[in-house]
Amino acid sequence: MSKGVELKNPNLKNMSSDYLYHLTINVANTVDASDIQQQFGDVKVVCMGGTSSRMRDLALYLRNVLGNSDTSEPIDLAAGGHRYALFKEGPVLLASHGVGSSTASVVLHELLKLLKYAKCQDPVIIRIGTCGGVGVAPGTVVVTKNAFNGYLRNEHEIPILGKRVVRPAYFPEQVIQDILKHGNRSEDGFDTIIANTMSTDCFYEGQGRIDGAVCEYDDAAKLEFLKECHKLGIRNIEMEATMLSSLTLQAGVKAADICVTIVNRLNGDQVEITPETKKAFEQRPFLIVGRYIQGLFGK
Ligand SMILES: O=P(O)(O)O[C@@H]1C[C@H](O)[C@@H](CO)O1
Ligand SMILES: O=c1cc[nH]c(=O)[nH]1
Repeated sequence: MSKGVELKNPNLKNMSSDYLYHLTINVANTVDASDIQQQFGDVKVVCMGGTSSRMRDLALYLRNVLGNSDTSEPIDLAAGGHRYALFKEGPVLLASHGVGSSTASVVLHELLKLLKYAKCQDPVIIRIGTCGGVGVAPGTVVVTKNAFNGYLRNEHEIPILGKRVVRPAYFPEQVIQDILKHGNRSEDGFDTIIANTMSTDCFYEGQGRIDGAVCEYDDAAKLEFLKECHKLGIRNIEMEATMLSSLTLQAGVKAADICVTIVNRLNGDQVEITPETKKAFEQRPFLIVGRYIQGLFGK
């Protein structure tokens, strides 16, 4: 049975209106948000990714998948906020989130509230990103199972009211399997795997790179750390998985994180693939998620 989004925030019911500031969406009447329901009530899937251009490309890609013949430029519904991009393609909402958990969590809070006010039924949120690989060939697509933080703990740690709050960080098995079954076709030419992900707050030192502006360890220490990651079943490193998994678990909304590796960190730190190859790699999660979405809507 499908269900709406019930958020764990008792304060929301005392708010007669709610301005989703970064999305520039005003929910003028939270009790009767029929305008919001009319515009967003059909949303079943929310795709998120770092950049607005990737989300625009994905919107156009999904247009085909959904059998929509529209050729107009996707409209950025959050353009007025100058922070994030928000597109809607039929029952799919697409939002950019910037780099890292702090920027991604801001837009995720607002998206979750939007799903609630719009009375969306049983939505799923999917991050479609890039990442560093740990012992896998560049171009491999990784669907995250457990998300580890930079302390190599399978949890999301966040300071709230001056206290350290620790929350679980994993993605629901059923969603992982539903996505994975659309990967590894003989024609794909790349592997799609399920693995654990390390999610850090820093691209450089936090991910054990030795090429940042500051570095107080050597290559041997870096490799030891990456091998420890590998032993924990970590095959990719990005910057949002712990936050995304923990916040969606708290909100009771299904989610997944599917990222393509653009460097094998056991071989180096620099991302050296050409922009063309990067663009081609970014299409790989599109393909898998496109098939998943096609499966959902039976087209
Ligand atoms: O979805 P993207 O490719 O933006 O995500 C990864 C993780 C960080 O946000 C960023 C670092 O370059 O790329
Ligand atoms: O190495 C990488 C590549 C992409 N994104 C990351 O966070 N790390």
